[in-house]
Amino acid sequence: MDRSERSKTIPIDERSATRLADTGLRYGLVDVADETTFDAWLQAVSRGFHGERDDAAALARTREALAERRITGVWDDTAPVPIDPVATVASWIGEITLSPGRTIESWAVSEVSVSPTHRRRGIARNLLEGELRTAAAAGLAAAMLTVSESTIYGRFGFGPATLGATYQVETARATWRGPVAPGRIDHVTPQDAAALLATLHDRARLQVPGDTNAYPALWARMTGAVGDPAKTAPIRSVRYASADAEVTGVAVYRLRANEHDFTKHTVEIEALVTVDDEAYAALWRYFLELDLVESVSVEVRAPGEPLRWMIGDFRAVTERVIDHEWLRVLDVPAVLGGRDYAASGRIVLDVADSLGFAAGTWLLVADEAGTGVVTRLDAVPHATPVLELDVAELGSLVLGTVTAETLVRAGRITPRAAGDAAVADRLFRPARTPWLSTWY
Ligand SMILES: CC(=O)SCCNC(=O)CCNC(=O)[C@H](O)C(C)(C)COP(=O)(O)OP(=O)(O)OC[C@H]1O[C@@H](n2cnc3c(N)ncnc32)[C@H](O)[C@@H]1OP(=O)(O)O
Repeated sequence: MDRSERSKTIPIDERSATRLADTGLRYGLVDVADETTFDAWLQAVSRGFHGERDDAAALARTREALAERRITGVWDDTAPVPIDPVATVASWIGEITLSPGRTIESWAVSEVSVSPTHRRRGIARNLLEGELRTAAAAGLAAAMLTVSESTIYGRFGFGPATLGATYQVETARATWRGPVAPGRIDHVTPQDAAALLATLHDRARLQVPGDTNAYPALWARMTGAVGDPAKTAPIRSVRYASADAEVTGVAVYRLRANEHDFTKHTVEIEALVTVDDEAYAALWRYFLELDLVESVSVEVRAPGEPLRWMIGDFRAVTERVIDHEWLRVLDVPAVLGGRDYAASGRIVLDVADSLGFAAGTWLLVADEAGTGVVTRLDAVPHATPVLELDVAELGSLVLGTVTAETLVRAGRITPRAAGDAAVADRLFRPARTPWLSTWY
């Protein structure tokens, strides 16, 4: 059974179904083959996120894009249009990289919406707790999501695990000082760009803690290979090939004209996927040297990328950082045992989890090779560094996005002795800056 079938065959969480039924609501799965019900669900998602009402072509595309997911809804059978769900969730078994070359399966959650007519009466809580129980029962070690607001998911044990940077570059000030790549850049069709994004992203994501597998429809949409031609027309795609003709990078961008000044177009990079530093430098240089362009921007990049160090004027780049991917640890030994460590050592993590999944006292022992093994202890031992923390903070520490020292100083975690956070930080230092390269 493939991952999609595995996730779609999991029944609805009984505890949440009972609680919602007690308030007159029906919690169930959507059969994606039933187009009428699925379309009503898709329109409910669109309405929930203040989007447009989709036409038949857009619905058909989204049905195809989401058909691999487990689609869940809540219905109020007393509403005037009972087929429209009052709440939605989509979830699936995804894969997240914990260390370069090491991934685990994780429960991805998306499209969480509750109708404005039914908000703040506990529907989302039932849905989220139901998703976590579902994931744990299916043997998944973690759950993950990208969020509309950073205030919602901490209460369910999620912590921000990767940060996302937006870069804006004033091209006139950004004289190229980086490496000069020996290969070539060429325009490609939207279809070829979509195919390249799929294959190169599937390589690149394995190098970066926090990145996940993407769904193929994402790339087709991003490149304009599918979609409304009026909206996708200004999208262009280029690829980079090394001197020995290996394609190692692809970029998709959108041009916006300045109606008052033709020399001041702006470029928004929709995707920039590279499997090595040479392709990264080549494609950035391409963007910064475009004629008739005043600024280039890109969202959802890793904080502190080399870009700023590759141009003449440090201040040509503005970087804004927000939380991006949120991680919820369900199985502590599987998650912490699934990454590599930067040093050998031992630390005890005394984890509180109001939903129970990750609660316990856990001893992490990392050996010289960077392999970590976690065992449950009955009590906090003497003479071992200890951090007391909530599962949400564990979600933030796991990939190394934030240091334990920072969280101690923020009053978010408690070391037993001075120096215990430093022990954790020596172990958890990531091989690469954690980064999730897409939204899902
Ligand atoms: C992974 C994703 O899909 S992210 C997208 C999330 N969805 C959206 O932003 C769409 C617009 N918003 C919504 O649809 C809804 O307001 C939701 C889904 C955010 C919340 O749904 P509700 O059913 O109203 O939430 P519910 O009543 O279950 O509240 C659960 C808890 O979250 C809190 N909460 C709910 N919404 C928010 C919010 N926007 N910000 C902060 N806290 C919130 C509630 O106060 C409550 O707290 P408590 O139980 O700790 O006291």
